[in-house]
Amino acid sequence: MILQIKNLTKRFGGLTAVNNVSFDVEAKEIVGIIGPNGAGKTTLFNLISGALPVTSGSVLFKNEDITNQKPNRICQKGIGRTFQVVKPFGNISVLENVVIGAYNRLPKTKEAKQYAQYVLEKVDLIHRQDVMAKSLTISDKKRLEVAKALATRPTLLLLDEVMAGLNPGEINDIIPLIRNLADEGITLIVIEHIMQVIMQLSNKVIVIHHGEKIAEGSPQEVTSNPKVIEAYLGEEMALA
Ligand SMILES: Nc1ncnc2c1ncn2[C@@H]1O[C@H](COP(=O)(O)OP(=O)(O)OP(=O)(O)O)[C@@H](O)[C@H]1O
Repeated sequence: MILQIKNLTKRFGGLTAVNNVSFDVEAKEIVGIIGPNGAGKTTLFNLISGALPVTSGSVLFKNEDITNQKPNRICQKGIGRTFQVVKPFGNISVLENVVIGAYNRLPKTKEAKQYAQYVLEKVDLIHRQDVMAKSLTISDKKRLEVAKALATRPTLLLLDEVMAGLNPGEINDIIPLIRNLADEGITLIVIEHIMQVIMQLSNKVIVIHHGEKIAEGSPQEVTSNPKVIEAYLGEEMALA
């Protein structure tokens, strides 16, 4: 077990954004997290990565309690994350953006740069290494976001909607990239709205609704669960 989430709760004043959520993640699995807008998915990532303090409950990473540790400590222990709204440093190059992530473990510039280039090759962005990050397409900005997180050398990577805003062709290009990461031994937790992506990638899916976990199981199990259809899939279909 690489990650254990135990009775995690986060309140913002009167709003309970994450409500008593528990689940386990096995090493090397790809766990999908789905749920309607505002369900609490990103807040869950913020609690795991230390970006927000928890109200109650705990987060265990490799059997160590990391609840409420500082984000940089948690990152150094091996949890990387991307952000839903991509925020590269626009006025520096793609490579420099990734080097910043690599400094997390490699304080020497030469080594950090080498590692950043290795990561850029992996996400198929090496040919853009010298351009300003702000001039990348949306799709390449998403790849950069993944590269920045990968440069910190995570064993567990939290991906927050890396496919949002991409067209079907771009999505098909990025899916193998994510699968490769898993094949290399990185455990992944993926928040995604696009069901086709979740169905293709995940071993296990967790469904969050109003801050609570309402279902957990294989993609087939959750998509045929009446509670999930009512809370989420029905709504998605209604929107389609
Ligand atoms: N820092 C904050 N302060 C106050 N309320 C917050 C904060 N962050 C999130 N919330 C609220 O917590 C709830 C859960 O938000 P969260 O962003 O986790 O949902 P989500 O499932 O990631 O949604 P989406 O799919 O739209 O990204 C929402 O009602 C949101 O407004």
